[in-house]
Amino acid sequence: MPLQSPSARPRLTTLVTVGVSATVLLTVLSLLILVDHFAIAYARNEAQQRLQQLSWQMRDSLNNVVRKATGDVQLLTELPQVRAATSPAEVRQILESLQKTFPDYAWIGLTDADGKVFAATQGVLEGVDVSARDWFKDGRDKIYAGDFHPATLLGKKLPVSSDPWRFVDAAGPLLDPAGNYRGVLCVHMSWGWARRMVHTILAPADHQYSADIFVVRGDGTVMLGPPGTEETKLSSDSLKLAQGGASGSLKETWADDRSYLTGYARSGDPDDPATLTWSILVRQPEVLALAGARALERQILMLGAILGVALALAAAVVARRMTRPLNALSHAIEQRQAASADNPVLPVLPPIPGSDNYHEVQVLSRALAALLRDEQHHLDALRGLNEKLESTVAERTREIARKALQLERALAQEQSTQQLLQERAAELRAILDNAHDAFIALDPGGVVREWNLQAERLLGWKRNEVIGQPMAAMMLPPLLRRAYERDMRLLADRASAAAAVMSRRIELTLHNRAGQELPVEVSLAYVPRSSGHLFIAFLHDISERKSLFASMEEMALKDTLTGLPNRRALMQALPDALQRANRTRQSCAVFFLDLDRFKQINDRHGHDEGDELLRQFAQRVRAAVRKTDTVGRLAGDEFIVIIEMLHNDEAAQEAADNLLQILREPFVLKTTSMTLSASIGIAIHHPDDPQDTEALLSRADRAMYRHKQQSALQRARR
Ligand SMILES: Nc1nc2c(ncn2[C@@H]2O[C@H](COP(=O)(O)OP(=O)(O)OP(=O)(O)O)[C@@H](O)[C@H]2O)c(=O)[nH]1
Repeated sequence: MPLQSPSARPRLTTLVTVGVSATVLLTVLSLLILVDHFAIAYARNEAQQRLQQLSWQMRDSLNNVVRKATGDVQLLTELPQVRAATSPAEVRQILESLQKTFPDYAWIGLTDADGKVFAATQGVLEGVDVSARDWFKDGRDKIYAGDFHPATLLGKKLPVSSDPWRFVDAAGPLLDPAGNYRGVLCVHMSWGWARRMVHTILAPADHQYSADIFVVRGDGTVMLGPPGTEETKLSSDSLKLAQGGASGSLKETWADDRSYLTGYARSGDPDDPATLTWSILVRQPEVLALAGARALERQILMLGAILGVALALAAAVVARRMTRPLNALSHAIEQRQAASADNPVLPVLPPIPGSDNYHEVQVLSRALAALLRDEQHHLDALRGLNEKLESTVAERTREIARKALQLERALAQEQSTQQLLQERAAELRAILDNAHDAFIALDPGGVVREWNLQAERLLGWKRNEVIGQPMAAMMLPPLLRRAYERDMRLLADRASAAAAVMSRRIELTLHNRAGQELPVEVSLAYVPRSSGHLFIAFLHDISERKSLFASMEEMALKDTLTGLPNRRALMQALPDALQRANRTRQSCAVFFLDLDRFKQINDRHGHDEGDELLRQFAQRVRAAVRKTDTVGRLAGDEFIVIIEMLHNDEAAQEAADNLLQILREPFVLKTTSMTLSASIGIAIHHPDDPQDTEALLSRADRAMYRHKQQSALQRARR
C-alpha cells in the first residue's frame, strides 16, 4: 500500500484538543455575552421600573397631601361654626385645632369679604389685607390650590427655621349660613412635608441606589431636589415627557454628562384647580443602577474563564486519550513509511499494533492490520517475482544484446545488400538501356512499369510517356487486343498458370507509335513479387529475319533457273488444287511435260543454251495457261501444269493440244534458234476422286511416257 510521506500538517491530537478547547471557550464566551446582555438588560429594566414606581409613589404622595389640604379647606368652609362665627376667637380655635392634626399647616386663616384677615392661627396676620394674594383672588370662587412660592409676609412672622419657608396654598370660598359670600379660607402648607416625604420614600433605597427625586414646577424650576439643584432650571427628555402627562422611565444623560436612569410622572390635573401640576423625576446613575449586574457579570466572566480553561484541559485530556490509539496507528504507519523510504523496492515493514480502545479504532486497526498483512504478503510475493524478474530481465537483456548483435549484422548485411541491389539496379538499368532488345515490364493490370531505350527506339514512345500508362494493349493489333486483355486477367488471377504460360518465346506483330506493323519475337517471363507481380517481355525486332526467311522460303519453293515453283512447291500446291476441285465441284488436270531429246541440245549447243531454252520454254508454258493455273518445274526438263476449273475432260486435252502447238514455235537462243517438241501426259482429278497426289502424278507420268513413246515411234516411222 503506497503511503504518502509525513507532512508538516498538525496532528489529530492537536486538532482535536484545539478544536474542543476552542469550542468550549467559544461556547462559554457566547454564554457570557448572552448572560451579560440579558442580565444588564434585566437589571436596567428593573432599575427603571423601580425608579418609575418611586416617581409614582412621590406623585401619589404629593397628590394626597394637596388633596388633603384642599379637603381640609373644603371641610372648614362647610363647618357651621366657621360659617356662623362672629368673633375671630371662635374661628381661630377651630383653625388651630386643625393645625394640630397636621403640623405642616404653617398658617390657616380666614379673610373677610374684602381680603382682610379676620382670623388666623396664632393670630398671625390678623387684620392684614391679603386681597392682592393669588389665593384670595382665586379662592373666592372655588377650591384652589396655589403653587409653591416663597413666604413673603408670613415668613417674617413665623419662627426662623433652617430651611427657608416655602408654602403651598389651598384656599376656598366661605359662605355665611344664609349662603352669602363671607370671605376666603386659606391654608399655607410649609414645604418641609415634601422634603420629609422624599426622605420617607427614598429611605429604604437611598443608601443603596443613590437615587435623587426632583419635583419640578411647570416652568422647569426645581422645587425639590438634591442640594444645589433647587431653584434652578432643569431641562431633560424625562421632564418634557412628564410635563406632557406621560409616566415611565428612560435612560438619559443629564447636564453633568453622566448617564442616568430616570423615572418620571406628573402630579395633579391641569384641568382641576384644586390640584397642583408638578413633574416628578427620580433619577439614579446608570453605573450604580447596574452595579449589581456588573458584579454578576464579573463573577460570570471569572467563573466562565475558569470553566473554559477546565473544560479545555479536560477536552485535551479526553482528546489525547481518544486519539492515542490513532496516534499509535499513525506512528506505526510512519515507521512503515520510513522503512519504505529506506528500501523503496522491497521494504521490511513493522507490524501495525492492535487496539481495542473503542469500536471505530478497533475496526480501523484490524482493517489496517489486515490490509498491511495483505500488503506484506504481496510484498513477499513481489520480492519473489522481483528476483525472478531480475533473472528473466538479465536473460532477456543477454538475449536482446544477442539479437541486437544479430540485428546489427543483419543491418550491415542489409546495407551491403541494399548497396549491391542499387549497384545491380544500376547495372540492370545500364544493361536494359544497352540491351539489344526492347524491354517492357507490366504489372498485373497491364500498366507499363519499365521501358528501356531499345523499347523507345523500337516502338517510338518515350519512357516517360508510357510509364504508368496501360500502353501495352495499344501496341497490339485489334484482333489480339481483346485476347491479350483476357489473358492478362487470367494470368493475374492465377499466378501458377502465369508462371507456366510465361517463359517462352512467341512471335507477334505490334503497332509502333506511327501505326506501322512491326514483327517482334517476344520472350515473356513472370516475376512473382510481394509488392505485385510483374510480367516482363523482351521484344526482339525480327523484321530482317522475317524477310530473310520469306526469301529463303521463296527460294526453297522456286526453281532458280526458270523462276517457276519447284518440285517442293508443286507438292504443296497440288493437294490444295485437289481440295479446291472437291470444293468447287470442278475437275482439275495435271499435265506432265517432258522435252523430247533435250540431252542432245545440251550436247550440241552447250549447257548455257540448254538453260536458256529451259527458261524460254517455262515462260511459254506459263503464258499459255490461265494465271490461276499452276506451272512448275519438276526436275531437269520435266514440268508440271495444274489446270483447274475444267468444264469437262476434253477441255484438258484441248489445253494440252494448245500448249503443244505453242511449244512448237521456234525458240531463239543466244547462238542459235531451234524448234522442239515435248511430250504431255494428262491425269484428271474429278471432285469425288481420292486425294492421292502421288497416284495422280504417277498417272500423268505414265501418260507422258506413253505420249513420248508414241512420238518416238512416229519419228522412227518418218
Ligand atoms: N542445260 C541443261 N541440261 C539439263 C538440265 N537438267 C538436266 N539436263 C539434261 O537434260 C537431259 C535429260 O535427259 P533425258 O530426259 O534423260 O533424255 P532426253 O535426251 O530428253 O531423251 P528423252 O527424254 O527420252 O527424249 C540430260 O542430258 C541432262 O543432263 C539443266 O538444268 N540444264
